Amino acid sequence: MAAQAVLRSSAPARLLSGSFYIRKGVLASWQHYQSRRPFSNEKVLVELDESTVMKMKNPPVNSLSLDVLTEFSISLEKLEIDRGCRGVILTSAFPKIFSAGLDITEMCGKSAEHYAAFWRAVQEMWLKLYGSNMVTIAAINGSSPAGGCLMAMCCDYRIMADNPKFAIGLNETQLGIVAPFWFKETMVNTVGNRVTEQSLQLGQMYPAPDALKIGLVDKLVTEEKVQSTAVAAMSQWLAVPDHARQITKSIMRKPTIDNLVKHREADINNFVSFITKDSIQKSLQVYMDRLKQKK
Ligand SMILES: CCCCCCCC/C=C\C/C=C/C(=O)SCCNC(=O)CCNC(=O)[C@H](O)C(C)(C)COP(=O)(O)OP(=O)(O)OC[C@H]1O[C@@H](n2cnc3c(N)ncnc32)[C@H](O)[C@@H]1OP(=O)(O)O
Repeated sequence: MAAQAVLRSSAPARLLSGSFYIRKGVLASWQHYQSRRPFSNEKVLVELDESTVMKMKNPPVNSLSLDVLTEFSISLEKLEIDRGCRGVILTSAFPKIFSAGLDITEMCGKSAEHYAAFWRAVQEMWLKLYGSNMVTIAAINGSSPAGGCLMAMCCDYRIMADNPKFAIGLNETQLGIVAPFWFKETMVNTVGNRVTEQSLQLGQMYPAPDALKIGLVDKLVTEEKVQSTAVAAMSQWLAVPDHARQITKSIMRKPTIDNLVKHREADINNFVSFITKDSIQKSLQVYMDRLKQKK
């Protein structure tokens, strides 16, 4: 129930409305006490050390299941209303994988109701992360296809491990599926229209050095330095006055966020009717079989 309540709230309220600050003020004291402690979630760890770090921990590859997405949105919401938290670093608890993207098993052989709930959770994660008032930095310590790339692109700054074996991109067409319009818009806002058009059609995954070249990530460092570099970048971003940075972020992102909010239900219906097609189910199954056979 709690999860559903959070999933129904909408992120733009955080980034765009003044009432957020009133709410922050009223709840500040107990929230400050509550949320300065690490959260002990199952699949999304929140560590409160030098910087606040959210670590995805869903073995083996941090696929984004309904559970993970729900836990992620709840954790981010908690940090969002915590006056003591102005920025968050998003990373993976596993070396070599940031996130394998949406959990394909959530999109295979399930009911229409399940698909609708799953897609709402994907949207909610995006609304909360893309619409966050906090400084968000992705410490990409491994590969990051599709939904993993989307999460990284939602952040304000991306640091990736400098290893050509790690790749990032929106590879949906390689699975026989289509990146929805708001994935596309997030990528356009990150790397521009031409690169997005080509990347999306080809379902292109970029090895880290190429991701840097096209601006999909902002900085490459050795694997060991990804997190410390993120902490250093966070101090730089936090040196800017919050109100000015937040309003600027809102000006940049509001049209994209509004577009999904306006078409949210239609987008869920589109997803359900797309994913329930026999041909799409077959494509996903073939892709999953191939993944399993590659060993
Ligand atoms: C008209 C318009 C309508 C619009 C409709 C919109 C529809 C849009 C729908 C959806 C958008 C989709 C977004 C996505 O994110 S789809 C997911 C895309 N992800 C991938 O393609 C990644 C696939 N995985 C990999 O490439 C690799 O696993 C890896 C590089 C992440 C890690 O490699 P490695 O360390 O070698 O691990 P394995 O490959 O051996 O994998 C281990 C284990 O994990 C399983 N697995 C991997 N990825 C996923 C996944 N995304 N979901 C579920 N399970 C996954 C893999 O099968 C192995 O399982 P095991 O054999 O049982 O151990």
